[in-house]
Amino acid sequence: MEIKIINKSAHPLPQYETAHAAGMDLRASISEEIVLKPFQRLLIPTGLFIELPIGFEAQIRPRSGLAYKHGISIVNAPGTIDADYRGELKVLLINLSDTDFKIVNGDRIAQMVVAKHETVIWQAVEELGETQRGEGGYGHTGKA
Ligand SMILES: O=c1ccn([C@H]2C[C@H](O)[C@@H](COP(=O)(O)OP(=O)(O)OP(=O)(O)O)O2)c(=O)[nH]1
Ligand SMILES: [Mg+2]
Repeated sequence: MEIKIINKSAHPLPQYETAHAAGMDLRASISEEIVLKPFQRLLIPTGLFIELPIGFEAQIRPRSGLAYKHGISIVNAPGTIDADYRGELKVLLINLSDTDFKIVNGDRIAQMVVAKHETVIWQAVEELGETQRGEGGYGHTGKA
């Protein structure tokens, strides 16, 4: 599927790293190196602007390698890119480690998954259909 994109970064377009990958890595597009201090959060620009088809969203997700090795995550994971958004894609990183984390221009800081979504029309009712689970949740199953 083709999706319109404007690339104002100095980097190649995001790409799938393997044949059947779901995510494309996003790179930081920054003029100076950034140091993310422990528990600091920062909105990192990517230099990318996209026009998703109606009925699609993009999700900005953490990279597991950065999370495992450096405690780098995304505050609002998964970030939601709406089909009608025309601004720059940005990544809200947070450093959950106890050491500084350095980001340089071009670093792969997150991954993006494009997905279909439904648009709901509510049908307001007084009662919902009965189920075996009912209102049970939060570890409800398996309890004596
Ligand atoms: O990680 C993110 C999350 C969002 N956005 C952009 C695209 C999205 O369409 C827009 C709004 O995001 P969201 O709905 O999550 O934020 P909000 O706090 O609800 O703001 P708004 O009132 O503008 O919807 O910001 C990003 O670039 N990166
Ligand atoms: Mg919103």
